[in-house]
Amino acid sequence: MTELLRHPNKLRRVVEELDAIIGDQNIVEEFHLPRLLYLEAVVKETLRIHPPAPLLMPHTPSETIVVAGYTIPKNSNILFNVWAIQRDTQFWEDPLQFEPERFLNVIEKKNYKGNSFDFFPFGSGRRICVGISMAERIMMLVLATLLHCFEWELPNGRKPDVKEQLRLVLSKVEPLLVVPIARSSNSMQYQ
Ligand code: HEM
Repeated sequence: MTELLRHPNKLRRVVEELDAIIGDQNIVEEFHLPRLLYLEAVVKETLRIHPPAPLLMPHTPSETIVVAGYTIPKNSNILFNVWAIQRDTQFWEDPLQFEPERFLNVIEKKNYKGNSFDFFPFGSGRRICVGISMAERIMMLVLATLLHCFEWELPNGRKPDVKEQLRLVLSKVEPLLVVPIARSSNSMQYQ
């Protein structure tokens, strides 16, 4: 929401997509989600710049192993800095720029399965997040519903702020404060 409010042209594109696919007489339902490709790109771009688990979960090898010439002793604590990898200029052009369009042509390839090592917000391999399908649906459904039913304004000319605290879980320094304005002509949608 914060990134979209900072980028009104991207927000407009999401809302146009929602209006085209859902229309103003219906509520967002799960079966709509696979057709909301721009929204999917927005969610992916958000998870790229602001991965909720910036260091994934700690991993511990049960045996000493050698990976790419590096010896990793048994029982060491390994953290993957996915936050830094997903902002690395080696893999991403203008990595700090919120640009959902970068996912549009590679939406299948850049998935959540952890098979591309420049984008893996849910981890990778045997211990990959087991809640991916649920998380993906909930994020899409909540965001689509909020943006389809309401316009959002910042109170008193405030500016949306994306400053974040980098801990085990990434969180915003300032919570987002926004005012909803009903945009649907169908009052049934608000019951
Ligand atoms: C945006 C939402 C979520 C994100 C970004 C996320 C991210 C992650 C990450 C990065 C890991 C560690 C993977 C690794 O170390 O390679 C993980 C593990 C896990 N996640 Fe999630 N997760 C999310 C939502 C959920 C939900 C909704 C559930 C449950 C319904 C869930 C259940 C789990 C479980 C059980 C593990 C441990 C898996 C294991 O160790 O085998 N997660 N998640």
